[in-house]
Order: sequence, then C-alpha cells, then structure tokens
Amino acid sequence: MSSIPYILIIDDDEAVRKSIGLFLKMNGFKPLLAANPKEGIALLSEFKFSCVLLDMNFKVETTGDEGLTALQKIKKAYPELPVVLFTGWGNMQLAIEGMKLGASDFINKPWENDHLLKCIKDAITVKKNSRKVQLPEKSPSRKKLEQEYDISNIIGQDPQLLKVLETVGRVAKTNAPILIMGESGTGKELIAEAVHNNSPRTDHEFVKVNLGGISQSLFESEMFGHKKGSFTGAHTDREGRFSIADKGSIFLDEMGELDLSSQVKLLRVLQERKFEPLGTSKTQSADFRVISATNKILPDLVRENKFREDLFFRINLITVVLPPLRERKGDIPLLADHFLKLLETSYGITGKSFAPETLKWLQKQPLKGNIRELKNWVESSVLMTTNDVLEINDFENNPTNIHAFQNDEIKEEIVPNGMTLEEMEIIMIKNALNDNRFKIAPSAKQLGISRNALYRKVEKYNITDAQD
Ligand SMILES: Nc1ncnc2c1ncn2[C@@H]1O[C@H](COP(=O)(O)OP(=O)(O)OP(=O)(O)O)[C@@H](O)[C@H]1O
Repeated sequence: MSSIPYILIIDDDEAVRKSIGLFLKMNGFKPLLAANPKEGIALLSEFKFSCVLLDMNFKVETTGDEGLTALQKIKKAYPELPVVLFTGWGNMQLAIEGMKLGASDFINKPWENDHLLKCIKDAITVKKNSRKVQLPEKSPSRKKLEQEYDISNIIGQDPQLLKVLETVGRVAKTNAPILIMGESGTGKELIAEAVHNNSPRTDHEFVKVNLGGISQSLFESEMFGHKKGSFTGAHTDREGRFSIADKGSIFLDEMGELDLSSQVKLLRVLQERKFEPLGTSKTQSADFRVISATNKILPDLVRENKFREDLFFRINLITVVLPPLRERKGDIPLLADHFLKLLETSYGITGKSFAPETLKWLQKQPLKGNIRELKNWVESSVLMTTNDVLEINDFENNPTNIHAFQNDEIKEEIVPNGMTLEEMEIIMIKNALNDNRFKIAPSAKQLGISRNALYRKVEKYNITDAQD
C-alpha cells in the first residue's frame, strides 16, 4: 500500500479543485476531487484519507449550511479525520461555527498556497478533532519524553504536567498556534520557550511580547514597527515585533489583557501574516509561529464580549492548560531542589539542602503564586539563612522574600558567605520585578524605594525586563 497521504478536496469550483489538486500533488500528496459534499462523502467510504479540504460556500447555497451539514456528517462518521475549511473572507462566523463542530482549521479565500500547505500538514500532524485539550490518555514517562524532546529545564513528574509536555513536544514541530492557559506563575512562559526550542524555528528569534504592557495607542508601532517621523516621538525607524519574529516564534503573553481595538488589528495579522508599519503604506509580511498565553479564562471573556470569538479560534488550534502547583504537590520537592541548584550555579552558594520535614511542610503551603512564589521563597530563604540544612523556621521567618529586607538594615550576619551586598540587591530587585510583572512602579513600592531609585538600579545592573 502506498504511504502517500490522500487528501479529499470538496469544492464546487472546478478551477479551485484543479489548482489545489495540482499544487498538493506537486507537494507529495494524492488529491482526490469532489464537486459537492455528496460526491465527497462517497469517496470517503472508498479511500482512507489523511485530511479533507472542505469548501463552505457552495454556489447555490451561500449561507454555508450545506458546508456545515457536510462537516457534521464527516465528523460523525470519521471523528479522527482532520477537516480544514475554506471560507470566504469576512465570513468569520461560519468559520467559528465550523471550528465548534470539530473542524481542524480554516483558510480564507483567496488563499496562499504556502499557508494552505502548512495548514494541511499541521492538521494531519495534530489530528485535532475537537476544541478540547488534546492530551494523551495515559501519562508518558519523563524518561521517554526527555529522550525525544528538549525539556530538561522544565522540572516535574506530575502526570498532568507530563501530558502537557507530551503534547507540547508533539505539536512543537508544526506551525499550529498554541494557547497556553494557567494561573500566574505556573510556567506558561517556560512552556512557550519549549515549543519554540523543540520546533524547526529554534535557530530564529523567540520574540516575547507582554500584551498587558502595551497601551492601545502604542500597539501598532510596537507590533508592526514605524518609520521615523510617523508620530511625535518616533525619532528613528523601528522594527516591529512581528517582523523580528520572522522565521521564528512570537510569544503573545497576557492575551486576555488586550483591548478590543487591538484585538481587531492582531486578528488581521494572524490571518494574513501581513501588516503595514506606521508611516508607510508598504505592506510587509512575516512568517512567524504564534504562541499565546493567558491566566484568564478566555472562553469566559468571549462570552462577556470582552474577547473576540474569531481571534480566540485563531489562536487556539491547540490549547494546553498548566495545572496550578496545588494540584501537583508531588513536584514541590523536585522544584525546590532545582531552585537550590540554580543558586549554586548562579551565585556559588553550595552545601545547602532541605531538611526532609521542610519539604513536607512546603507541600502543605498554599503557594497561590505557584512556581514563581516557590522559587522566590526558596531563593530568599537560602540567601537569608546561615544554616546549611534549611529548616521550616527559615521559611516561616521569611514569609516573603522581600519583606524581610524592606527596612534598610541588612544585618551583616544574614548575608550569606561569599555573597556581596550588590549580588543580594540584584536578586531582590529581580524578585520584586517578577512579583509585579516587571512593572517599575509596584516593584519600587514593594522594595520600599522610589521609582527613580529603582530605575537607576535597573540601569546599573543592566536588568533588561523592567517596564514602565
Ligand atoms: N516546571 C518548572 N520547572 C522549573 N522552573 C519553573 C517551572 N515552571 C515555572 N518555573 C519557573 O517559575 C517562574 C515562573 O514561571 P513563568 O514565568 O513561566 O510563569 P507564567 O505562568 O508565565 O507566569 P505569568 O502568568 O505571571 O506570566 C519562572 O522563573 C520559571 O522559570
């Protein structure tokens, strides 16, 4: 039997059928053509297909009902078979209906061949057949995952996490957009990096954008770039984030914070991969993979009309949900040890360990800030104690890493051996920034210093993540 993947093309326009058929043939597929859903469904019972390309706009019927009915029939008879929809530009509602009924993806007409090819390949690899999270039924072993994927910096053995890692590794090689959901501090950014690092795009840029930190007025200039003089303050040309992400990945963090008018602009780029930098009418295009993250429940925002449904369906071909730390308590000792080791490598603090009861006690703490909170707590407690074996007391006396140092009196005896005051200051600043989403004002408040003082320190220590 031939291993060439069969693709079924259902479209009433003969020219479209033939041109796509030819293009797919040239790209190693075996296309079979059907002029209407009835013909298509008949072919499905004769051949084993890898994917169906289904037009939604048949000439006689422009409502798309015929396409939707065909989609339902196909998904009912062949639930595993990926179906990619063809919809007319502007008929987004139809695409959304289709995605809800289990379509893998949708392509707007007129289409670009390269994009079409990527969508088909992704649909086949991902085999997405519902809007539910695509997690494997059985949790894979950590060892096996490590043999296949580069995930060594993501600590944990919890079955929920391993399932997420399996999905991430499997889909990383596609171009499919991924939405990572999870509470703050659960490791969404780390997962986004893993997607990029395990993808063929790894030699190109991983561009991180905090959408929560971009105001409506700056969205276009930030994302699409601008020409010198295009607005007051545009003193030089500036490359936008999408352009920098060309051939790489763009990580859109805090997606749930994006205002509605910027959502429209984002949708257009994600659909067309084209944009115009401010101050120019020249259209630029870029080839990027989109990874989004949010700690909000996006479907709720969609229901409340705060997030566009079409954008939601555009970004979440694959959704992974990271469990909060309280649901994977078994990983707390592993994570705590990992953060201890990181301190060894970055700050030369050696010979420290946790008393077994300390680790048990940590597992019982609420840790609402998830892994970030655990990391900060471990770091600051290790820095503050003179004990080699960390006791519960070391954590209890240091309810948060920052508060212990808020009054300027840092006692000499609590400065760990071999560590300078400057090194401690850097850690404290980084922790405060981390706690406050890299925003200067609240971080300064937490540290008990003025904004300007924090600005100076950030500059002095070359801490790049801080934001206005
Ligand atoms: N599984 C893990 N193994 C090791 N470190 C982790 C893991 N998960 C998260 N971390 C660390 O915890 C901190 C918080 O993680 P990260 O920034 O990825 O969280 P997040 O979910 O993106 O948070 P937010 O929603 O606030 O942006 C980071 O320092 C990260 O390196």
